[in-house]
Amino acid sequence: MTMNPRVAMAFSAMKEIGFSDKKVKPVLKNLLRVYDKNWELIEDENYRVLADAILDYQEEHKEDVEKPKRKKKEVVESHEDLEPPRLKRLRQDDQPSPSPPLVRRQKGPNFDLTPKVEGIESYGQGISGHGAVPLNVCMPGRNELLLPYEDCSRDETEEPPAQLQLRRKRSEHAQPVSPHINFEDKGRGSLLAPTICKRSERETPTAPFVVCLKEPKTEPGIEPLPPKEKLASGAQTKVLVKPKTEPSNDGFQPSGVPAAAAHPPNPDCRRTQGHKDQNVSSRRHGVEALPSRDADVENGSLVGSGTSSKNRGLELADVAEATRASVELASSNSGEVKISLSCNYSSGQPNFRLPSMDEVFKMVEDKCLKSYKIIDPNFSLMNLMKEMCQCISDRASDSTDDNQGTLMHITTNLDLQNNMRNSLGARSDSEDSILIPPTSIDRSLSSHSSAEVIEPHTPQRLALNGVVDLQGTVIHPNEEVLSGGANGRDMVVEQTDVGSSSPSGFVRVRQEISTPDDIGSVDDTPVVVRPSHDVNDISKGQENLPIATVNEVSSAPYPPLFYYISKNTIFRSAHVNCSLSRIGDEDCCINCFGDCVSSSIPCACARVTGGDFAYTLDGLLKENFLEECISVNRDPQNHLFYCKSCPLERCKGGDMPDPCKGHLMRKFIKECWSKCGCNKHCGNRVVQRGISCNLQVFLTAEGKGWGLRTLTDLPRGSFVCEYVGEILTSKELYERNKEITDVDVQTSNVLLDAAWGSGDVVKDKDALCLDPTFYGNVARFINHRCFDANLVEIPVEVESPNHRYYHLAFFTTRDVQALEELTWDYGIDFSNSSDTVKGFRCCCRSKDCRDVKCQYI
Ligand SMILES: C[S@@+](CC[C@H](N)C(=O)[O-])C[C@H]1O[C@@H](n2cnc3c(N)ncnc32)[C@H](O)[C@@H]1O
Repeated sequence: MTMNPRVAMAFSAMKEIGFSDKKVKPVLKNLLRVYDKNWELIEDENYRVLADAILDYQEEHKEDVEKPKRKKKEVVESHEDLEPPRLKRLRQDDQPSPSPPLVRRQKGPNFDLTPKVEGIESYGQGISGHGAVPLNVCMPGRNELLLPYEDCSRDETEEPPAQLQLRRKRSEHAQPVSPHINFEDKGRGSLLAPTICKRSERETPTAPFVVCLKEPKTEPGIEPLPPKEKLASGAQTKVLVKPKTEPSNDGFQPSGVPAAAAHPPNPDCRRTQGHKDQNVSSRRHGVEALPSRDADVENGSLVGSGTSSKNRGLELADVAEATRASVELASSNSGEVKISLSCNYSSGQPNFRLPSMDEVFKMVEDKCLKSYKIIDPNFSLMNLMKEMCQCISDRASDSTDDNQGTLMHITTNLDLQNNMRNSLGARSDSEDSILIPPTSIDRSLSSHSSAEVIEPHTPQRLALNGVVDLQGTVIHPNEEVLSGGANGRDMVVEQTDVGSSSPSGFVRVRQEISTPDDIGSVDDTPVVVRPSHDVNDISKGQENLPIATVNEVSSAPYPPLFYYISKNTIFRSAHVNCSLSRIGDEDCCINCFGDCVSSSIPCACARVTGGDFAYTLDGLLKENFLEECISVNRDPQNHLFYCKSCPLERCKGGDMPDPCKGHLMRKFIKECWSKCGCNKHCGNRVVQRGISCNLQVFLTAEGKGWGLRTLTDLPRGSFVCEYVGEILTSKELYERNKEITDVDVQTSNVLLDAAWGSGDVVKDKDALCLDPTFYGNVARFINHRCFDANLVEIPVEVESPNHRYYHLAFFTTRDVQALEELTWDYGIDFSNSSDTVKGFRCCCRSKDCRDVKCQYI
């Protein structure tokens, strides 16, 4: 009997990540039963559910075997370590933990994939019963291999690398980013990205709110206490909080390295964090530690209370009697730091409902992005907390630091974010400064970065164009100031925290600094990191070919700074669904082989282009197809459609949105993709292969600023490049543009609306825009030309079959000679002042220049 192809595919997908058919079979069977043979659920996100279930299954069975052993061990430990059982598992160093992260998803109604970690429920109940919601973040200590959080909680040796990767990806999925991004980051970002264990949407809202990724861990054979001299020099006096009963001026813990912990007042909410060999003192920043209310210290419970706690592993102080929320900061002598937020909101809110972790994170992150104008779209609260942990860890172990105010520095960091208000052109308290969290730039810029830097998480780190390379080395150290763009805007990136007195961790970008002297006035001890462009390749290796920058016109050395990305990236909420399972057989050519274009019968993918391929065998656009695309652009009035309820108008707010102003009905190209049977060199895969012609960024002589040109002759219908940027919802873009109106941003946003006419009302999350302002590729240099531009933009569908998300690709409208500038028609209505992209005077010199024409009207 032949195997059901779906089963075979599931087996093969699992095999790729290291699961044998034998392991897969029972789990798959069970899943099919539970999901009522709904394959889509199982296949979704590359069989994530299945992989999860197998891991759970393995874990469950392993636990069965190990239960007696562990039980015994727990009895032994119970007198030494009153940590909730939930955490114990992580700390059984002699017992390899096969467990996936503590935070897991519930997959289905009957198929129990909830964490199989003993005690988690009771722990959660205990906490929520008192209205306290802890959120823990921890950092490995120095010299430890820093892995994404999920990996912190498990034994590396347990799973093959493929599974390790899978786990990392799974945690990334938990973030509101699309799978697309994960694809793009493959091999780079995904492995580097610090991973956040977030709860999935499916998690019950009342589940314990725990993101304990790795708690401070005492290795067996941990080093004895550091010598007193060592502690006295810096670390000792850097103790964040002294134990309540210690003399206030002794400056160090009886047996510990600097550490901090503060704790919510409710004794029932306290958890033991103790480890035999760890000593932690505690205090809540800005709040004096209160006298201990607990006498139960002898048994090793967590609350530091005088001498009785001296010999215990961890001491925590009671703080903030009246507060409803508090922050725990705890560090161990192995350099690990943990932050724990506990919110006590039982009082006053009888109907309190525990929000999901995702909700809270998103809310805070949104708030930060909005209020503080943090430009990093991947900004994450978790990473910020990791930064805090890192600060503590670094401060604690750097004996040359001033011991005062370690926490103050942390707080200052947070305060600094307030200064991010008005970034990107708005004003901050320090002239035109912008403060960017170091994660946006590069950890190597940050003073507290050390060997075990937190892994960067944003794609821009792969190439922060013109700032520093990944090692923090400046490529062109002689360049003092970077000036750029048609508006001559200058930017300098400087490190504000090199000395111990500076608040660490932020990189200041100053705008419109004209002389290096100005730089010194920003702070007392800035170290200026001279930004620079890699003139030989603005893409810094991200494109197939290097793209050089030349200036033969003036002394303005380089284009404005931006993060070079070669593929689109999702800003935040844009709904881009690229999962394989959503591509039906009718949307791909599953039975094709080799090169579709050279086949006599057009494949299923050609359906979108009217039953014929858009490309010739030479990889050029076919004449008639190209002609149609050009005519749509040149005669827009005849190709407009109007949507019923336009998301563009809706996003402006108000009860009565304006009627739709019309969208252009463009012709689409559909390229073959992963689910197609053809090979990678298939002629119907042009745009996805990336740039294949030699391009150069140059300063135009006509006052248009920087432009793009070709270095070789290009025949008509050649693919030049994709328009790459951040994908935002139109609402997000609207908000963004509203906030940065006073910045002379020079890029053109694009509305991906070509398919809006085909459906009903376009949902907000589906109304996608592309903004290359901060993250973009070389296409952001393509200047506008009215009417007869030599490029035309064409929507190209690759991985998403629903026309909502597509790539915008530039093709030549005619033969273009080497060194000719490449231009496209932005479609600006120069007669409508609000439509001009930031209001530039057109210098396109076309005989049909619309701007010139309307000046004569
Ligand atoms: C997408 S950017 C193109 C790159 C830009 N020239 C630069 O230096 O970064 C669009 C901006 O370029 C300038 N620009 C583009 N086309 C132009 C034109 N035909 N005439 C004048 N300025 C133009 C305008 O400042 C516009 O806001």
